[in-house]
Amino acid sequence: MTTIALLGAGKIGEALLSGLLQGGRRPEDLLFTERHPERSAELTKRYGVASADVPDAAARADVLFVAVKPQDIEPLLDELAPVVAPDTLVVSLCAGLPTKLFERRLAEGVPVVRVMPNTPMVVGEAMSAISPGRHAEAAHLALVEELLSSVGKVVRVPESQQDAVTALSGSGPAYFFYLVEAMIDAGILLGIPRAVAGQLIIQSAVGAATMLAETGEHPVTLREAVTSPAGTTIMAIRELEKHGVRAALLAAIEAARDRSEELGRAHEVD
Ligand SMILES: NC(=O)C1=CN([C@@H]2O[C@H](COP(=O)(O)OP(=O)(O)OC[C@H]3O[C@@H](n4cnc5c(N)ncnc54)[C@H](OP(=O)(O)O)[C@@H]3O)[C@@H](O)[C@H]2O)C=CC1
Ligand SMILES: O=C(O)[C@@H]1CCC=N1
Repeated sequence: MTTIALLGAGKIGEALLSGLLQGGRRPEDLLFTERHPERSAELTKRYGVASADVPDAAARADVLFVAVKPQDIEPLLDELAPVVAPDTLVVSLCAGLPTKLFERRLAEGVPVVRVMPNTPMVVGEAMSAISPGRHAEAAHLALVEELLSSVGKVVRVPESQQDAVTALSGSGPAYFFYLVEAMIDAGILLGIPRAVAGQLIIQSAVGAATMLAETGEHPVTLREAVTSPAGTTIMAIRELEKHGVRAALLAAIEAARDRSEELGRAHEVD
């Protein structure tokens, strides 16, 4: 059985841990590293998975998922460099960081796969995009695809698209949560109790997402079906257009892409 270690058990590391367990991985085949003892004890209690230090994790695991903030990568690479064997698969979940950074800092030939997942992993609905580094072979990519398929959907993209993917689906759930939050506030404005407004909006979001996923219809077609002539929806759409919501989304996602590129440049390798 493949042993998997999560280096960094914060939000995305825990989401992956929980998702892999829900997807059928055994607790004894998983490990995590965590620098706060209380958090470590809490995770072991919650998931039945043991913690390890970095050298121990590197020695025991076949696959190392790197889930620390991009800003924390350098000290971790210093720790990993002497202990990662060339047959260990390193999978980076870090926004912005190129596979070249890992390849340059780790032993020659270590296979590296760059992944951009997202937090819906906790409910088995992640969207993960994966890209091979220079030494990652088809079998490595297939293994990463298999592992991540147990926590959601997976697409393969060229690494040159990973900063854009990060802005779209990596950060994407936050945009939907933001929208839901604003729509619930609108319910409050209109005098609907918060709990009821939450129920109305969340189920509308679930229904709309399910229609998008299951009908295969274009979002424009689905929106047009809601938009009656001289009805209520078109009045709302006019306000959204007037306030530049579409342009705001384009600019927001472009800014996120730029930030991902900037995080990578902070560790420029060429
Ligand atoms: N959150 C998200 O939606 C997504 C995040 N990502 C990527 O995942 C990575 C993690 O993000 P996220 O989970 O949000 O961040 P968090 O800060 O929640 O988690 C990172 C964890 O790593 C720990 N850590 C840092 N350095 C080390 C180390 N050397 N050894 C062990 N643990 C360490 C941190 O500890 P401490 O608390 O002490 O700092 C923290 O617990 C990032 O690179 C991010 O770009 C990718 C897709 C989506
Ligand atoms: O905000 C971030 O940097 C991370 C990467 C994608 C989602 N969260």
